[in-house]
Amino acid sequence: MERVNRIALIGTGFVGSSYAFALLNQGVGDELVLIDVNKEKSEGDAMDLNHGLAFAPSYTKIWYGDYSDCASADLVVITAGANQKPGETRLDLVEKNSAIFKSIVDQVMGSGFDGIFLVATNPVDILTYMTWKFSGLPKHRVIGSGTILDTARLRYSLGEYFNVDSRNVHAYIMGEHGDSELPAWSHANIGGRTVFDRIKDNPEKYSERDLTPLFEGVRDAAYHIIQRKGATYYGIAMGLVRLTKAILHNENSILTVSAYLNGEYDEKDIYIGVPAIVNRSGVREILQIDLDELEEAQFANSAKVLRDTLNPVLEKYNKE
Ligand SMILES: NC(=O)C1=CN([C@@H]2O[C@H](COP(=O)(O)OP(=O)(O)OC[C@H]3O[C@@H](n4cnc5c(N)ncnc54)[C@H](O)[C@@H]3O)[C@@H](O)[C@H]2O)C=CC1
Ligand SMILES: CC(=O)C(=O)O
Repeated sequence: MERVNRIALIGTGFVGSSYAFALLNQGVGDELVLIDVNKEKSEGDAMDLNHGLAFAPSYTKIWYGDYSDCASADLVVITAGANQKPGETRLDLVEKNSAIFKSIVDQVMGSGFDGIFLVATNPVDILTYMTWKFSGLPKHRVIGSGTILDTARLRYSLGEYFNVDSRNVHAYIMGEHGDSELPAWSHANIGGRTVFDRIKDNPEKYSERDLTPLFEGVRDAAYHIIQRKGATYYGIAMGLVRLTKAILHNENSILTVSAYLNGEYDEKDIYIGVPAIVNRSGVREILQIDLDELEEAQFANSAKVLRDTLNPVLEKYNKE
């Protein structure tokens, strides 16, 4: 008999319910259990999603449940917690959401869960680290969505600029999923030609000067969307489905996730956005690409920002 893949989703707000909808539409996962402190919301979502089953590419068993349902889950995806209000940074959410995570991760682990955690709640790099700490699971089985969304935004923006399908644009945003992130321009390419070559090919049309505002648009995208509609959710929901497929289907896909560094990029004991090979075991391998001098300095700065945010949180929970 084929193995049944169970996904437990904790937090069915904007991001969580969009993820559930995207899973159903793409036919990913055999079982999906929805858990939220607001039971009515997750119950309503389960009803609503089940009414779409007749139109889905494949059958998924969907119900609203509780933490005992995590016991046999392959993947627990956490999208619970506060989101940014206009003007707030992701790092501003750290205290509130760490407390929420302590309670959630303790309850998941209390069920006997022994699978993979995928974290999207912000600040995602810090909360992925805390999920690893609170759970005691091996580091490769705790993954953050990291810069998967920022990387998708960069690929979209470069695709628009060069008038090329964004799926043929290969470029990474690395570092914090937040204000200190960086574009790894030295590795950005379109069909094998670097972005700098593409610019040289057509200097009347393109200029290196355009790359800075293009990156700033990517970095600040969440602020612009939140200003307009209060939250962002479709992009990350699809990114989480991409990650879910990479994990459950053992795809060995290269995606920019928040992974635990243990000496890679000269950083230790931190979760941060890097390209990594993701499969059924979680993070199989962190890819160490050669960054240029500026990128190295930007990455080190981003790691410092994260460490400075993480230290007081760790101190607080180490005391408890
Ligand atoms: N990593 C990324 O790229 C992105 C991350 N996010 C983050 O995702 C998180 C969720 O955002 P939204 O869905 O917009 O927020 P939301 O407010 O719509 O949903 C949050 C949900 O969490 C639930 N919740 C709160 N405390 C809980 C607890 N103790 N146990 C179980 N459920 C609990 C709430 O009832 C609510 O349904 C935020 O931190 C946001 O910043 C959002 C977009 C992109
Ligand atoms: C909210 C958030 O983290 C984003 O859209 O990037």
